[in-house]
Amino acid sequence: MTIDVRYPDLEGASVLITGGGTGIGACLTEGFHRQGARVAFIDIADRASRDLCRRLEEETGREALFLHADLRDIDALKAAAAMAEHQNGPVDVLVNNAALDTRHAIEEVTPDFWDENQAINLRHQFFAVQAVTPGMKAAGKGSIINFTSTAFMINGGGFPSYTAAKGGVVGLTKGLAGALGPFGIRVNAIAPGWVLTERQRALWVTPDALKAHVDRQCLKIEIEPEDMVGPCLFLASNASRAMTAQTLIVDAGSV
Ligand SMILES: NC(=O)C1=CN([C@@H]2O[C@H](COP(=O)(O)OP(=O)(O)OC[C@H]3O[C@@H](n4cnc5c(N)ncnc54)[C@H](O)[C@@H]3O)[C@@H](O)[C@H]2O)C=CC1
Ligand SMILES: O=C1OC[C@@H](O)[C@H](O)[C@H]1O
Repeated sequence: MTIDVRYPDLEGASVLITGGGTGIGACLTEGFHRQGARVAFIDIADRASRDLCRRLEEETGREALFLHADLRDIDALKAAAAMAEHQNGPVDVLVNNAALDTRHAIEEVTPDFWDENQAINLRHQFFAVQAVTPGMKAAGKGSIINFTSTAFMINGGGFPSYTAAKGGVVGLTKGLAGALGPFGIRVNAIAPGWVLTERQRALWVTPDALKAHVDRQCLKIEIEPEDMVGPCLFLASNASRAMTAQTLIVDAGSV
């Protein structure tokens, strides 16, 4: 699927994406790269991330910057953000995309599991914002996009720590929008429905589960990771300059 849209203000913009090496994140990396943005992305999936960089360079003649860092390690996250700014200039657009949606039964959850799960699904989003806001404040502008999920809106029962974190992302988004709006920085969220990445297809997509999900959607389509790119570019660009503190639901109409 090609994203046939152009936002001229994104050309040359410094964009930092977490979890940009696979899944939805890889489509976002490619989408911003093809707008002419200077993209850096943080991931732990080394091979896939390098393959993505190589393919983009072959196809466009320009490089995207892969930074290996485990987002549960806040010092590593901050070092990666500093490297992105050193290489590409102060971050104009931050996309907090990385997450881990492993299923867990209530009785299996330990305090350590809970903390780890929050660390990869919520905590790093705040600290990535903390890392890039000095540059955004100095520039008097910036756009931050946090990935939440409709899973908590439809009472998804298979991963309570994940849904708690994703509900938290909406609260975080609104609180940050209030704090950063006076500095010209916008903060919005995207809530995808069920997006059929390779990982989803390998782990959880069965004909019955897919049919049940598509049946509840207004649009009878299978949502692809590329479907997240247009909404994310829109929130990043000046096209949405009067929007902040909002959650854009991209779920083919199921909540
Ligand atoms: N795929 C779906 O159906 C849905 C996804 N979402 C949200 O969309 C976003 C992207 O989702 P997917 O592409 O499906 O996720 P994914 O699990 O396929 O990819 C996440 C990326 O983050 C990276 N990552 C994971 N842990 C990391 C860590 N500790 N440090 C650095 N990088 C790490 C992974 O290597 C991977 O590249 C997430 O925030 C997810 O919660 C929301 C609703 C539905
Ligand atoms: O947020 C989500 O919603 C749908 C789930 O199946 C998926 O694993 C998760 O990322």
